[in-house]
Amino acid sequence: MQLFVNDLTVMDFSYLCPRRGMVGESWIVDVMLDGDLNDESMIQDFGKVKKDLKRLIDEYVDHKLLVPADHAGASITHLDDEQVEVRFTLDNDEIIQLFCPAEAYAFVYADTVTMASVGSYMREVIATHLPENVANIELKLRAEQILTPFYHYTHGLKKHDGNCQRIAHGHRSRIGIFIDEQACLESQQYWAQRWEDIYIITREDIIDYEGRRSSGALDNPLDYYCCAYESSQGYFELIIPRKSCEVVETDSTVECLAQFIFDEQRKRTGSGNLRVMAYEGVGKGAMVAGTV
Ligand SMILES: Nc1nc2c(c(=O)[nH]1)N=C([C@H](O)[C@H](O)COP(=O)(O)OP(=O)(O)OP(=O)(O)O)CN2
Repeated sequence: MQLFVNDLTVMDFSYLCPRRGMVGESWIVDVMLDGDLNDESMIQDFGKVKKDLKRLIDEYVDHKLLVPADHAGASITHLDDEQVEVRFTLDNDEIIQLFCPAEAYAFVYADTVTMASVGSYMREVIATHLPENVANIELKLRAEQILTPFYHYTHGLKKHDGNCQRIAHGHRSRIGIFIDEQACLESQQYWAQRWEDIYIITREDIIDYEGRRSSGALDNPLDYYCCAYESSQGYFELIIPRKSCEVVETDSTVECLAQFIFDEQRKRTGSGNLRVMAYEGVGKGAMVAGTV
């Protein structure tokens, strides 16, 4: 007998890709449990399935940076103080380097991060936590179906008291831009292209390359941003190619990003009523509207 729960949760995370760099993602999780009936004539109470599996997914994947640990370009160093340094060489020889608390990463032992490799990583983790009557679990990961333009961004919210403070977590998000209440496809495409696989940096988090705590050196440091902050989970540092970044003057909450897009977009829009709907992952976001 099998029990299924669709839309169990959305995992918002980022991963390292040799071709695309750092990619923000939002994957919806569906699960299927294989098992015998328990004393309550259930494979497992839906309430418990949802709560327990969401907790495990939050603990092992959500708001983390997924690193394809078997990739030849990945170098991972666990330091004594629980900090982990990751240096990732892209196909074009650019580097992405991080120095963060261990809990900010998930190491997927595969050459690339895909729905299949993440699915088996999660299956292995979750299998050890299943009740005795459940023999197997299958996880289906899928992206939201979006028929209009969208982007992938990665960021960190140093002031957040939860896991959003991690410097490299992200989202796959649709962008809605309406001029006089008509969807403006050209503008939506402009933002989808501008923020395709982007890292969003808050300017005050940029530090001098010389002040970094991570150890690896770069041949051409001027082509990179180094950003860092200390928050309640510890010290986070990221070095990333400048051309993969958008620098903003504010925090990168979705409210601030909606305002940023509105302010930039008003320079591109002739007169009229402008409305920006910026999403953060699936089904949530912030809206800013006004006359330009
Ligand atoms: N008002 C806002 N609240 C939050 C923002 C924000 O920009 N504005 N941002 C975040 C984080 O960036 C986070 O990544 C959002 O992810 P989400 O999955 O929604 O957060 P939770 O883990 O708390 O929720 P789930 O139930 O696990 O989906 C947080 N809040």
